[in-house]
Amino acid sequence: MQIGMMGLGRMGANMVRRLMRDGHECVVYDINPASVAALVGDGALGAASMAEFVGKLAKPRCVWLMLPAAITGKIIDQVAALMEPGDIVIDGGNSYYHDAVDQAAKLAAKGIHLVDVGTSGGVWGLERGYCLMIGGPDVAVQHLDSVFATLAPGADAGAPSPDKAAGTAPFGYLHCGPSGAGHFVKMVHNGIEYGVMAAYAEGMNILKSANAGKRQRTADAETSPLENPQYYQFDIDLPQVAEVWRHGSVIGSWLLDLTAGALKSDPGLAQFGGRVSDSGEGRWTLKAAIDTGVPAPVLSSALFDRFSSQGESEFSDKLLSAMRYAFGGHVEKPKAGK
Ligand SMILES: O=C(CO)[C@H](O)[C@H](O)COP(=O)(O)O
Repeated sequence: MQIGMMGLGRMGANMVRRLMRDGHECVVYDINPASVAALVGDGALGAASMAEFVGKLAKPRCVWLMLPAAITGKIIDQVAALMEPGDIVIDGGNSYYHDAVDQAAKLAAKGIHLVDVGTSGGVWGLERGYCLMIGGPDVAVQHLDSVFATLAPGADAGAPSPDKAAGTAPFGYLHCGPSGAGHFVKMVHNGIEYGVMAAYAEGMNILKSANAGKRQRTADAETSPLENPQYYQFDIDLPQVAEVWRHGSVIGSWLLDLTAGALKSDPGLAQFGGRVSDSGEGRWTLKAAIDTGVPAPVLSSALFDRFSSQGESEFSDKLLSAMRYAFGGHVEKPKAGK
């Protein structure tokens, strides 16, 4: 079928390529003309303005947006102003689900459907496919089924193909509920992502310190005494451990695959400074947990750890030292070398 894609960054452009590879017709638009030109070179129909883009779409028009959350609402308003009842806007970015609920109500008043699609797959999606978490009215979601089927990974290679009548989840896409439900599920997915990532990172860091007893013989002995140095004499090969865990262990996952790849190519992770950014979904997940009174200690710890990595605990850490000094005259020890 025909689909319009606006926002041709790493995700949007590769989604267009995957759609065209499966025979869909794609009309594309981006504020960067070079991004449009690249996909026109691959067979898409390009547009130089939003009006031209919408004008090139057959009715009912289907416009898929892959934009940063901060500008998505504004662009939905602009594109919807050019659309008609029965048309469909699809938001595939990491937008806040509250915005999807509110936008859907606004568009519904004009007869336009909003379908929110949490899209996971990152830069690997072109080849692996994208896991799609979908919210929106049945009629619009059903209309887009062939697009979702193409973008999603599909049935596992080699496994017997599941019966679609029993649901689309085994194919990698799921209609989760009305508008907002897709972004809600994707938000929690990303909250979980923080926790899983933190678990691997913390575990690997403990393994990295398994030789701390050896370091005791050096300068650190005075600054951070280790009670039983004989138990910490292991030089663990982290890339190899990550690799072996990928084969048959309980904690195998795609994130572990990526972790193993990163450690293999750069065991000291020299290209990273360790300031871990966050784009909002972890914060929103915790807001939902607080609103609904659901405990989420792992996810909150992982989020707050990111804030610390961004330097946000520096003042509170200094204040802790100030209090220790004030009540007991305790002075800070120099940082232990690793
Ligand atoms: O949707 C994604 C993966 O599924 C995002 O790319 C990822 O979650 C990045 O988020 P953050 O910047 O908060 O780490």
